Amino acid sequence: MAVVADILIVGCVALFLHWCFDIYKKNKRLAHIPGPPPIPFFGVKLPMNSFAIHTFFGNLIAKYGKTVKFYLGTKLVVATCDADLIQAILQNPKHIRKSSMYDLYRLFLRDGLVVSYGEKWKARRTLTNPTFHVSILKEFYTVFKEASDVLVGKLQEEADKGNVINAMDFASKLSLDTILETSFGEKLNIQQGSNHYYIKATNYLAKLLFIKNFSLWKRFDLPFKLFAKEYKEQEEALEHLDSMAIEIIKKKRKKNVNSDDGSERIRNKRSILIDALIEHPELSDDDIHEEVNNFLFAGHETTSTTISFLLLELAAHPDIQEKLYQEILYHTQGDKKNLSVETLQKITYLDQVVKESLRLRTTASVIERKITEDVKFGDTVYPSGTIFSILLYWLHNHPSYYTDPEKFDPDRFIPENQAKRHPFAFVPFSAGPRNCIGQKYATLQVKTVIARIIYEFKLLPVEGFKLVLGIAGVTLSKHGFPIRIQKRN
Ligand code: HEM
Repeated sequence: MAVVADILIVGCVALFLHWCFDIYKKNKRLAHIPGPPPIPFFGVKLPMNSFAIHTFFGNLIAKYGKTVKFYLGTKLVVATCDADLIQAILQNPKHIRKSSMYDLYRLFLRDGLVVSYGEKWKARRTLTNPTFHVSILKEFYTVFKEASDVLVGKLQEEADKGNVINAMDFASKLSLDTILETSFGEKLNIQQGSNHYYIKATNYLAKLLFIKNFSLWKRFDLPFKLFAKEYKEQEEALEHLDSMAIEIIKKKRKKNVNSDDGSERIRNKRSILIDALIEHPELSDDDIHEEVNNFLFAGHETTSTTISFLLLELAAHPDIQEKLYQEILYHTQGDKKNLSVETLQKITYLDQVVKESLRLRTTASVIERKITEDVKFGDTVYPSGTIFSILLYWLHNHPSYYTDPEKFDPDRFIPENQAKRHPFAFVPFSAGPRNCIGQKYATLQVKTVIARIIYEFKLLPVEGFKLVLGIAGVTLSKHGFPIRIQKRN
């Protein structure tokens, strides 16, 4: 017994010394970067849920400044909201590798576009990029407009009943309907039904995976499978996601085989992404499956979150809402039939409002990169292997880039004000080679939906609502997105 105890004590001491030496080596070069002193084995006191994670990053920046170092175990993390450093990382084509945080997403994103790197990422990016080209957006606009009309009908029912609605319940279904129809040629009319299983599954997984990232043991497959109470739910959610992708591919293949002479594809621009994937000679069904998962995931929660936060802000700012309404009226000459891609482009205040919401309530709060070679920045050399947590939310809300950052003020985005700002002080879609492939698509969708809603309804705030933010892939609102709507006369 005594021998076992001795072995255990020696083991623990050895582990502790190894941990100390590892941290010492890493700390040596970055001694001047501030951060919380490392706690043995843990590195940092881990936030326990999506909302604590948001507070955790906020506190770090408030206490230590724009660039902070901390340790996850012995993993060195540099969290930054410094526009210069962010520019140096994002713009450099050498730093396209995502961190191990994204490994957790591999459960369903597998090795698809969002998480892959190197030659595979390049090939997939080259293949899918043209399917989001501006020339195709016009065709997509028809889908956004039809989906917005359905949404307006649904909101009308709620307005008639005088209900408080959670904007996300509506935005989420609309976004899923649009990505399914524009990229995969699938018209599922999700807006017409109750909460779809796919939406429930992605919401669940996004939260779970962020928690796993900050847990010392849940991130490892075996202990998670054996001991975590969430394992069963995770597997069920994954099955739901997979069944959607399998169905899309099956239907598409069937359509192609059934087409007139067997070779002619049923092709229209609304299924351009799935066509590009299916027609690629080197992609297997598994390859296509992973990309379907990637685009459904990346193109659904992001836009619905953006729309929901924007509706919340407009409800809270009646003066801004009224100004936007007047601009929409002016450019459409009071006839909603005149809403078109060209008209939306002319409504500059709409552009400012969308940008200001993306700044204040940044949809992707944190993105990460792992550098695979030393990075020299100023007098500092960040060692290869460092994980950069790029704090987009805190960048967009930092007083050195935005005075009175908590204020919702679309005038920050008039051209004169934009020109004065650091070029990397506003990067809600990231920037550089791994920027968002769907940026223009998402912007047009958000503008179409917002213009349609504001044309028809007045948005009102809900008394007593308190915004508490969290992070689970996208930015979360703990108490939802409650608003009231009134039909305009
Ligand atoms: C307002 C909505 C959106 C926001 C704020 C947004 C934001 C972002 C950000 C910040 C990234 C970089 C992620 C990282 O480096 O970890 C990204 C990547 C990506 N986004 Fe979006 N996104 C939006 C909508 C969309 C849509 C609608 C699609 C597809 C239809 C899409 C597809 C992608 C893909 C595939 C990537 C990975 C690109 C690559 O790594 O090469 N996104 N997005």
